[in-house]
Amino acid sequence: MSDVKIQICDVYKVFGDRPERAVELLRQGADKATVQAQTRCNVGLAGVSVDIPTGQITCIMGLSGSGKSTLVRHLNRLIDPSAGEILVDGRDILKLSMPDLRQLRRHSISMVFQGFGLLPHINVIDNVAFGLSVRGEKKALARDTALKWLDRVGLSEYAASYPDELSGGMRQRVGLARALAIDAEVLLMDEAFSALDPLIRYEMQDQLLALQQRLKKTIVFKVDPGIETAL
Ligand SMILES: Nc1ncnc2c1ncn2[C@@H]1O[C@H](COP(=O)(O)OP(=O)(O)OP(=O)(O)O)[C@@H](O)[C@H]1O
Repeated sequence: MSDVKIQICDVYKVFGDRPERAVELLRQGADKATVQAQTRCNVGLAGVSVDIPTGQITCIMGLSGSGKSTLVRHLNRLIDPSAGEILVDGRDILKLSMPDLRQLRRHSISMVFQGFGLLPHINVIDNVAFGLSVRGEKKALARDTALKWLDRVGLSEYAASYPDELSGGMRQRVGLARALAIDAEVLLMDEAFSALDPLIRYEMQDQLLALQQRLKKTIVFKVDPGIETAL
């Protein structure tokens, strides 16, 4: 197994109509304000290169607006770069066909969002089983797997409840169980815990650390500025 799971190579992301010109200016050393003034483009990332190690938690930290979410969202191609390469297991994900990209999202990289992303009209166990059902697994098997993960996050007795019957912290644990149920090697966590109150956030962080030690997932965790983290 390689030591590096994801390589982010000289990635630029510019939002706006003239990304090529904006990247050219950035490569010449222009700053964000100059690029904005000359091209009306908003710079998200400029020349970022990072190796994400296999089987560890990598925290992305920085000031508000420094590009943390933009970076994390490149890793499953929710956002495509204006320039640069992203390799997962040595494979350039920008060159994936649509079926291969779907495969990557359903099997290799899962994501936990701040808003939990739970479907309100289906119960907790079916929310956790959702990703497995989407990729065609049999319902009974998907539910067995979902129950196992609900148990690991301490919520098996809430399997039949609906998301609006749970607290924010419990909903977030359901979101985590859903991401883990897919058994992807990479877990992206984009402000996953920032909506939680501090005590529950610490508890979730502890739980994530314990799970990671057992499961050895590669986790990329966006840390909110101003939020203390135990990770
Ligand atoms: N869809 C978009 N359109 C235009 N500009 C964007 C878009 N998404 C992000 N940006 C810009 O890219 C820059 C980086 O934003 P990003 O959300 O990645 O920062 P962040 O570090 O995650 O911030 P925060 O900690 O406040 O959430 C900011 O200047 C932002 O305005």
